[in-house]
Amino acid sequence: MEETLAFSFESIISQIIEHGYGILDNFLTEEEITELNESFLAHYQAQEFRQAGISKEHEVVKNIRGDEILWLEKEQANAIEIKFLERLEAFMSYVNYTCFLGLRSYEIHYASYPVGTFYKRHLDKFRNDSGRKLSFICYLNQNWQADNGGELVLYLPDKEEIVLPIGGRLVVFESDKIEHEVLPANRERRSLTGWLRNID
Ligand SMILES: O=C(O)CCC(=O)C(=O)O
Ligand SMILES: [Fe+2]
Repeated sequence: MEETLAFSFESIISQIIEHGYGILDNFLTEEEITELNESFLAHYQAQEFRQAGISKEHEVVKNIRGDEILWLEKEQANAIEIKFLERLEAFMSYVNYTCFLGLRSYEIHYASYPVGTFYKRHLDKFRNDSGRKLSFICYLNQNWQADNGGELVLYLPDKEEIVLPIGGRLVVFESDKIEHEVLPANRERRSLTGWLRNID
């Protein structure tokens, strides 16, 4: 692994250990963000996205969650998607090497929040599935401005952490501990979102 990448992994992992969440900017380069946006658009135009649901049964409730998603499978992925997944796998190995979470698999989807949509305060845990250990979100938004809205709010014990969905930024937090929310944006908001799991 590239040395600078290993170094940034160490920094975000120590944030996660200390605070339950961590933020790493430039997880993707500008060029990678551009390529992933091209892939995103191709999938979107091929009408592969679906309205997201809120339970394992995928119940659609737009006053809770308004994003559209597309699950990403490595078997069907293109070159830039594979590059992204492999970087994520490297991160997962690094977490396993430094923490003892026993991560074994991941699930990941593209997400698009159309203008005005949001995701109300929630915990990323299904009642009948405790496999999700770490949630991660990598944003694909180029030139995101503070007045575009769409902040991720992390509800921590002592404060609320407000995170702008800036392209290339990776946010990771403990899935069963940190409640969070996506505020409405006045611009379409894109990401790759997923979970590192300790069961397959
Ligand atoms: O996009 C984000 O910032 C958070 C998304 C989220 O909370 C989720 O998909 O469960
Ligand atoms: Fe979430």
